[in-house]
Amino acid sequence: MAKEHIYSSTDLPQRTAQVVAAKMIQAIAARGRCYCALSGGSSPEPMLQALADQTLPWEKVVLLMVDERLTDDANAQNQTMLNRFIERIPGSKPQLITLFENEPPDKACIMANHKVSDCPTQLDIIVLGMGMDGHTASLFPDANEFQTAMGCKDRYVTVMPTEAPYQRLSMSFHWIAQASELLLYIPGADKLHCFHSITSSADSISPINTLNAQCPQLSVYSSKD
Ligand SMILES: O=C1O[C@H](COP(=O)(O)O)[C@@H](O)[C@H](O)[C@H]1O
Repeated sequence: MAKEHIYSSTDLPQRTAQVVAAKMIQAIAARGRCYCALSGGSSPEPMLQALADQTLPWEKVVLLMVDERLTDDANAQNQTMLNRFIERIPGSKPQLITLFENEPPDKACIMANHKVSDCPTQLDIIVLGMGMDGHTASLFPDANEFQTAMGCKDRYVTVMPTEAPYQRLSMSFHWIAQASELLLYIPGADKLHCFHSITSSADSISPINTLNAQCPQLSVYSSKD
């Protein structure tokens, strides 16, 4: 069962950024490098602004993407927000392994798996988000590829949600579940309530329930206001 860290909405981004930075410093001290995967969507932006202000040897950080939307619309791509975050970091920059390619999804997925083939199986930190439909990463229970995405050993998989827009590339559940630290960053009472209602319904196929049940390293960062 995930440990919950609940702050005021004003404090949450800064508190979470401090935790992520501390874990990055720990990983760099232990292995000389930190591999951290970040989610997209709109929720992480304030936390990433606070993270950009943290003093650390950013050149030793490799950033991966939890997922990407395969669309030409740069405003909808998750890499746009992550590039904005990197631009805000003063001085040396982390490396970002992007996923978007102007290629059909299957080919983009092969390329994505190739790009991360040198990354460790156990990433140091993954910051996950959650949609109000209960998806995390781009693991959408309504997608045809859902069972494959939850069960296969590939690092990235293709997913086409039926309700949400855009063809996606997503980290597979298998790769996510092996990370040393998993932070579920879900600001606001609505998302916290959604998390609680999913995790209290034992028969839900939501990936949030699978994470909560199978990943003792999962912690939730949220706010009630
Ligand atoms: O589509 C996505 O949704 C989730 C949640 O996004 P948010 O806008 O509600 O924060 C996100 O975690 C995921 O990376 C993204 O592709």
